[in-house]
Amino acid sequence: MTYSIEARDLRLDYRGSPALRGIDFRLAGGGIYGLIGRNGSGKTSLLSLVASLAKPTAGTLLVDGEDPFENPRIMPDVCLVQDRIKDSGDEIWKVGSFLRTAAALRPRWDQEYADRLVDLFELPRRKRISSLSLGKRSALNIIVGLASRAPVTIFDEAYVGLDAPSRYAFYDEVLADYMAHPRTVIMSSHLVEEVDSLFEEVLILDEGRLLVHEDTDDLRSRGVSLTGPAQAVDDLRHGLTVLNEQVLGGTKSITVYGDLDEDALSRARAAGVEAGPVRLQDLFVHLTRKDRR
Ligand SMILES: Nc1ncnc2c1ncn2[C@@H]1O[C@H](COP(=O)(O)OP(=O)(O)OP(=O)(O)O)[C@@H](O)[C@H]1O
Repeated sequence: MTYSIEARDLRLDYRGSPALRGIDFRLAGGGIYGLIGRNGSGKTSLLSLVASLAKPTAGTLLVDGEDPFENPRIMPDVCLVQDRIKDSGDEIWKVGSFLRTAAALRPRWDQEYADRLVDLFELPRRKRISSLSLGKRSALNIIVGLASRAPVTIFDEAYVGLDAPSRYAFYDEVLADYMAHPRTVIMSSHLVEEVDSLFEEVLILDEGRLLVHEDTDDLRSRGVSLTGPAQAVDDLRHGLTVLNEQVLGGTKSITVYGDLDEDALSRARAAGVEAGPVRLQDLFVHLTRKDRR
């Protein structure tokens, strides 16, 4: 089951200080979406609204066509997983009881899958959460997100604390389980290098504004690095946004963002300029650089 998510001029202030400054987007649902942004850009604020942990200051937010805030139909079907169990009082629970409680709150919970994930992430069922390492606590939360099978499942930086083998196991699980049980999955992070291949669409937040919302492949194709003789590279830059520029002797390398057509690319090659792809992480870094704001 999949739910759409729609925001119209969505705003959130904390005591008069804006965290979201008028956000508009529509996620059709049934996809894995990447929400990227620098620290403090508003990712958690936006996701908290979707999960009904807060009410917008202004604007509209709709999940499956309805306002999610204190909405008894929508709330059990939105599962927000944060990086670890913070000082919420949950630390006194044993792993097994914590999962049983999560199961009771989630109408689409799959216990067999939860058990398999507990084994995969090697979590001790009888231990108290307070005695788990931070990475194991993250894994426990991730298990709740996956096994909930919630039509809207959100991982808010949830995997950043996992070690590399566990992170890769998590990415494999997200993809496999999403294929078997399509739903709306949102993964937020400022570290996208390992996960960007999972995203069908990417949203980039910057200082409370939505800078980009695009199909991931389209976004990638808009970023090109051009390296070659300085003059030849400069001849190509007209009409394109130059995100980054480096000069080494007579060689120049620029990262451009925009629609570079095939004609321009052939001219570039003829002039000895090499055109290469730009990683999503680099595009994100350049697009959100302080001096570009
Ligand atoms: N409870 C709060 N009270 C006051 N201001 C807050 C609160 N939570 C967030 N903010 C502010 O709102 C803005 C957005 O914060 P938010 O946590 O949504 O960003 P983020 O993109 O999730 O950041 P990070 O990657 O560091 O987790 C920041 O300026 C932050 O200081």
